[in-house]
Amino acid sequence: MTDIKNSKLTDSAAAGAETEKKLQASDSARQPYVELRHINKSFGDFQASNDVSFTVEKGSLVGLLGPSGSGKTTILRILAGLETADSGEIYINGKLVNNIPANKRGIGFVFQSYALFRYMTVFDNIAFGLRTKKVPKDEIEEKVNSLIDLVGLTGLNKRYPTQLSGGQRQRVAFARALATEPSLLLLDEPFAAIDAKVRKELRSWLKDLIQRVGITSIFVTHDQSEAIEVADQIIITNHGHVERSGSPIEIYSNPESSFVTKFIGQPTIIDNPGIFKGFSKIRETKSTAVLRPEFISVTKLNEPFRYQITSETGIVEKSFFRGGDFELKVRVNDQLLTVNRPITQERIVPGEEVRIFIRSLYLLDGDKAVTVLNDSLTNTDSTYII
Ligand SMILES: Nc1ncnc2c1ncn2[C@@H]1O[C@H](COP(=O)(O)OP(=O)(O)OP(=O)(O)O)[C@@H](O)[C@H]1O
Repeated sequence: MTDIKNSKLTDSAAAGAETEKKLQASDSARQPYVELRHINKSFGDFQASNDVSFTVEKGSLVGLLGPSGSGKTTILRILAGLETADSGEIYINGKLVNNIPANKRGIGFVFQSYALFRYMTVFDNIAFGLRTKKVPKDEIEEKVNSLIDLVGLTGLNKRYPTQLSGGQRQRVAFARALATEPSLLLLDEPFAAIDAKVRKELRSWLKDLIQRVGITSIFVTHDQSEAIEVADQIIITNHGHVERSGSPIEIYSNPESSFVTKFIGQPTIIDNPGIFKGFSKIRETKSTAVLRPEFISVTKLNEPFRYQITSETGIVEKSFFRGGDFELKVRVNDQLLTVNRPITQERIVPGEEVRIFIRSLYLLDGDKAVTVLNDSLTNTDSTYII
């Protein structure tokens, strides 16, 4: 009897221990790989990092995005150990690294200007870190050759940096950063020195490469389309602090703060939005709103349109050909709005009177931004008083 009882107890204890183990495993899977807690950094009187806190999941690709001077590079340099924080903690893989020197943090770094050794071949550039670590020669040979293949530079082993294109040089820089198998890759404006077309190709190539290698990576950019296209998570910086963090879709479709609303997308800031048809419930004449081209439709006066009553007429002042569509600047109620007209539709030309329908806008209310729909699209009878 006792035996059976004991064995049952043992079984249930074992099951409990197993569940506990699983919970712990899932906890550690959820544990952030990188964590910054309340980081502050000043240069003289200037506070470049102001109470910066964020976490990064293992294996994710994070974009630090913000205007020039907002403190992106400072955060990256503090993480890398190239700069010391005045206060706050930096954790990598659960370990406090504040006092660990840069070369012991297991971090790979890619700079915007490639920073390749000019008098070394592609092979030697990539092998550099491994030779410093005294890795055996045949191991270096094997590893560097496989990295050269990985970054798509097969056959270019003996070329010097001056014999490569900008995109190829940056691929060498990635391979060199990956050679020592860092656990974290930091990239400072990695595409900035590369021309537009190659930059786009290199972006998707890098995203794919990082996913394949599975390395946690953080890159700095001031180019929102780069962050939106490449990152799993975007961290927006403003005046040295973190303004917002989230997935590209979350941030784009729900910017939440006034700053992010005015920063993301292609914003047109308008005053007194209550004068626009469909928005008369916005009472406060001193209010400000943000419009994006995708919130506005433009039609020729002779084209049928459903929401005539809540549409405006405006005069087209400028038209810019953008490839797939035309970007039009249309004067409505004395304000200049930006709208897009697909190339597949009948042309609208400067000087033409057009119909404009604003489907929604972001109304700025102090630090916050709220979405307001055109009356035609809502049945609610709410009044927006700010
Ligand atoms: N070593 C330094 N000494 C003094 N001021 C510095 C130093 N490094 C950075 N700063 C200042 O800190 C602020 C933030 O700089 P940081 O390079 O982090 O911004 P950023 O967002 O990366 O800008 P950018 O996009 O222009 O590179 C800037 O005003 C800069 O002048």
